[in-house]
Amino acid sequence: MILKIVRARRSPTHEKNLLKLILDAAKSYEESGGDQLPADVSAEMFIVDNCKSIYFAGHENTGLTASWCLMLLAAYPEWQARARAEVLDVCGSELPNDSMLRQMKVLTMIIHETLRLYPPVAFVVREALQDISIERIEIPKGTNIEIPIPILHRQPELWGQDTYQFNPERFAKGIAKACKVPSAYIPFGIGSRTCVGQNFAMIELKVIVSMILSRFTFSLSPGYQHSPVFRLVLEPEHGIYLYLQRI
Ligand code: HEM
Repeated sequence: MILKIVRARRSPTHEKNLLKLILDAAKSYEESGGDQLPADVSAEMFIVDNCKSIYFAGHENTGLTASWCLMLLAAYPEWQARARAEVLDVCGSELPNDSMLRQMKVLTMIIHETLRLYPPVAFVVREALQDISIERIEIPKGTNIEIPIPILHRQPELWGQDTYQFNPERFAKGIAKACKVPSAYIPFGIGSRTCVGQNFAMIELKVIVSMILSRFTFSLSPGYQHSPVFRLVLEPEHGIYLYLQRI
């Protein structure tokens, strides 16, 4: 299916989008005689793999974060009311635009706190390229190191005694002031391979949640069972059921 779309787009075009960037990169690999890619990776494989990565990384994580965020706002009506007041104040009856999204401070705090408690990507994975020693732990070359994000995000020594509570207020002065070691807040990873879609994801989340807030009040259905489970991503085992009421 991906290749069908790709072939249709291969004709020269002035379109500027992500697929075009991937196609241009594949073309430049082909033109360089293929020596920029490993021998067993064809240009077509490069295109399909990149499309799959973007689709998976871009769809599931943002959808899950929006779901956890709505669950938390349903469970904490005072924060739901505060976020709605901000959205109505900033947007009125208009759809949110770029400048409005930047003014949504309370919603940003709520999304940061959602990503602290329920980061959809549960591990950042790195491979040791050489023998290394951290404190007194010897890590041989080739070892996979998995950094468990939810555990880092809940350490009382880093976040304080209220670490298990939903408290967006901790982000009122930004990420740097929320955590004793700000680099321990890593819902989008860390370093040179940090998430390429993080700014886009924050925009998507603010648009989705603000539009729902401006149209509906919502509460948790009595059928909701809280059971976060790790299945490649951190998801609600039994789904999230909400009662929505049009405003
Ligand atoms: C709430 C939403 C999202 C979360 C929590 C998230 C989280 C992450 C994390 C933790 C990583 C690994 C970073 C590392 O190893 O240091 C990652 C990588 C990546 N993400 Fe996201 N992501 C989200 C949304 C998106 C979106 C919307 C896109 C694209 C449209 C995207 C594209 C990618 C790609 C391509 C990588 C691999 C980057 C690389 O290896 O160089 N992500 N993401």
